[in-house]
Amino acid sequence: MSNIEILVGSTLGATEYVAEATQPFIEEAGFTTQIHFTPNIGEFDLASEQLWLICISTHGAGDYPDNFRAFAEQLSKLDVQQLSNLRFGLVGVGDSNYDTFCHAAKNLDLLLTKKGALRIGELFTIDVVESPIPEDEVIEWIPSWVKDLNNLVN
Ligand SMILES: Cc1cc2nc3c(=O)[nH]c(=O)nc-3n(C[C@H](O)[C@H](O)[C@H](O)COP(=O)(O)O)c2cc1C
Repeated sequence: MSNIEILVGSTLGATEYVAEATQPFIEEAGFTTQIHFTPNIGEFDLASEQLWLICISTHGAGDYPDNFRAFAEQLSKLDVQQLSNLRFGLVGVGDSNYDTFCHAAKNLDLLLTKKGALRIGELFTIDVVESPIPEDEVIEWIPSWVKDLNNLVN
């Protein structure tokens, strides 16, 4: 049985609800999940297959949320191809009033890809202007991501 590591990037808490809302859908499909509210590189065995779902908001002017900054720094210091065992899904939460809409998710996508990881499905962005309850949006999207995941794993 494969385990899905759910990583959260959140300053004010909204994205924690988004991440938690995905859990039942992933587990219903036969995966186990582990949620990381303050991810740290030491928690992951990068030499083995890794399946991550990252849910991350954007703060400052296109910056990573507080709890994710140190982790992003750790990721940026990895060698090229050090994430070649990683497949990841990515959900960005942001506010379209900012020119830097969901830039943390977009920058993370580039960073992980640069280190050899491959994304499962498209980057899914949630605009809190249009969707004041962002977990409602992720509940609509997650079944299609789980389908892509199943196609990859089985
Ligand atoms: C000070 C501040 C700066 C923000 N900057 C951005 C931004 O640059 N881009 C963006 O898309 N959203 C931005 N947002 C919107 C947040 O991403 C949005 O409120 C999100 O729901 C916060 O998620 P969280 O509660 O998980 O931290 C900002 C919000 C605040 C309070």
